[in-house]
Amino acid sequence: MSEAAATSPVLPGPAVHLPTAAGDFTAIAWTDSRTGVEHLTLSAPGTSTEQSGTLGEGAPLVRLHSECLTGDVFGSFRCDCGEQLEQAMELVALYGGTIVYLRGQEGRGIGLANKLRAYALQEAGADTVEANEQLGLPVDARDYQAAAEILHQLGLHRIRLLTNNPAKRDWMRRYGVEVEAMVPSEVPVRAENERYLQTKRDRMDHHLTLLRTKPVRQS
Ligand SMILES: Nc1nc2c(ncn2[C@@H]2O[C@H](COP(=O)(O)OP(=O)(O)OP(=O)(O)O)[C@@H](O)[C@H]2O)c(=O)[nH]1
Ligand SMILES: [Zn+2]
Repeated sequence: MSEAAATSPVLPGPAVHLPTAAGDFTAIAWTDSRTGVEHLTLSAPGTSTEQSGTLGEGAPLVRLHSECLTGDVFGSFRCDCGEQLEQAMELVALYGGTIVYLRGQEGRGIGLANKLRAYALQEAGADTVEANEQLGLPVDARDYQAAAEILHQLGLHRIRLLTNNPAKRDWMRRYGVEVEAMVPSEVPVRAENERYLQTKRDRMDHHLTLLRTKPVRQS
């Protein structure tokens, strides 16, 4: 057992095989003994044989995916989460890396019921930031300590982070995970999530180009 594992409050279960539509992964559930929250990692070695000049080059790809029941499970187009997760699974299956699925981060940490309360306020005209403020809740209540502890236990001390959100990079650095690069996690904008994505770009500093078609990746 590594030093990080011996002292970490986030405890791993057994590694199991998880075959999916995107490819084959190794899955581990991690229990945060401080909160009882159970996170999940999906890791893959990558199947790509490309040598250089592609996403196959550099530190392992990592996606820190915040739970979004409506987007991830039910395919809601109000946000980009479901399609981002799908894209991350495909990239990790191809180029190798790990997805950390962060439970307890639903609605940027305010929970499912509050996220739907925020949606109701958005239907009355608020944007995603104003809606949380009107509810008296933080705009972003997420913390990434458990995520960083999981990465350290997996030996992922230096990573390429699949995200558009520079705050995630900053959190990783704060918790001692070196971020070699931010790799865009952008999916095409839809009429249903255009305002949401614009607000993330304009008010939350997300790196988004609001592209309308799939990005062309070197392969
Ligand atoms: N409070 C709130 N949360 C939302 C809303 N739409 C999506 N979410 C949640 O936001 C979280 C994802 O955060 P985002 O801001 O979309 O993106 P991010 O994770 O910070 O950045 P990326 O790594 O680029 O995806 C998920 O937990 C969603 O459930 C909303 O309108 N209000
Ligand atoms: Zn979502």
